[in-house]
Amino acid sequence: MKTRYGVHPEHFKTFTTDQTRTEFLAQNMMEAGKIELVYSHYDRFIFGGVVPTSAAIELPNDDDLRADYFLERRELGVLNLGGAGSVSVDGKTYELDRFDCLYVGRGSKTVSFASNDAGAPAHFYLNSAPAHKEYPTTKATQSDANRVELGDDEHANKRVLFQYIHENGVQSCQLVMGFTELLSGNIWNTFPPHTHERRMEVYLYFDVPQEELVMHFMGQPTETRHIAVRNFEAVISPPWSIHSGAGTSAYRFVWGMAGENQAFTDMDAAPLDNIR
Ligand SMILES: O=C(O)C(=O)C[C@H](O)C(=O)CO
Ligand SMILES: [Zn+2]
Repeated sequence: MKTRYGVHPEHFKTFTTDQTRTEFLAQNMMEAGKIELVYSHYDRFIFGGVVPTSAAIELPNDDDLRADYFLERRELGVLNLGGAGSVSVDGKTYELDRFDCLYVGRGSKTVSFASNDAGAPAHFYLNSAPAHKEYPTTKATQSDANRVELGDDEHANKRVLFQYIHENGVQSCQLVMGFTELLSGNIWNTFPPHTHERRMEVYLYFDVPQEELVMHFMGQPTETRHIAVRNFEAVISPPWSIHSGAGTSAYRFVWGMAGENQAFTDMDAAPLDNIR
C-alpha cells in the first residue's frame, strides 16, 4: 500500500507540476491480476483498484493498518467499472455487474474479488474509511442509485450523478460514494467548483478514451493548479481544494468522500469571479 501525506495549502502554492502529481495523482490504479491500494492521510481514506483475471484476489491486511484484518476498524465501498464479477465477504458471494456497488460493513474478515471471464475482467474500484460501527453489507445496482441531473449544453457540463452510498441511500459510517457521467459533447465536471472543508474527496477518472485526457483543477479557489489526468487515474482532493475537470471529450469519474459529515450538499461554492 502506498502512503500519501497531507499538504498545507500555503505549501501547495510553491508546488511544481511534478510535486503536484507526486502528492495528489495516483496512476496505474487498474492493473490486470493485481490489487493497488493508496492510503491518504486526509481522513485516512484508502482507495484502490482490483482487476482479478484467472484467480481471485483477496483484500490484504496491510501491516500499516496494525489491524487483525483490513476491515477490523474500517468500512469499504466497491464499484465495478468493468466486466461481470463477484465479491465474496466472509463466504457469502455477491455478483457485481458493471456499475453495481457493494458496501461492506466493518468487521467483515475476508473479502475476495473474482472475474467471471478473465478475458473481460471486472475492474473493482475501492474506497475505504475508518468506521465506528457495523452497517450491513449491502449491494446496490445502478437503478437503486439516486440519480441527479446537472448542467446544460450551453455550459458543456451536462452530466448525471449516480449516488449509491449516501445519507439517503446505502448506509455507512462516513463513506459517501457514487459516479458521474458526462453526456456526449460535454466536458466540464463540477464547475462552478466548490470546496468542503468538512470532507476530503477522491476522483477516479474512467472511460477517458485513449487519446484523450482531463485537465483536473485543484487548489484554493484563488490559487488553482492543474493536473493532466488519463484513464483510471485518481486525484486526491484535500478539504481546502476545489476538484473540477475539463476533458478533451466526455468521460466518467467515481467520487468518494469521508470526513466530518455525509451531507452531499454541504459545499462552499467558489463563484466564478473568485477563481484565479
Ligand atoms: O459532477 C459533479 O458536479 C460531481 O460529481 C460533484 C462531486 O460529486 C462532488 O464533488 C461531491 O462533493
Ligand atoms: Zn466535492
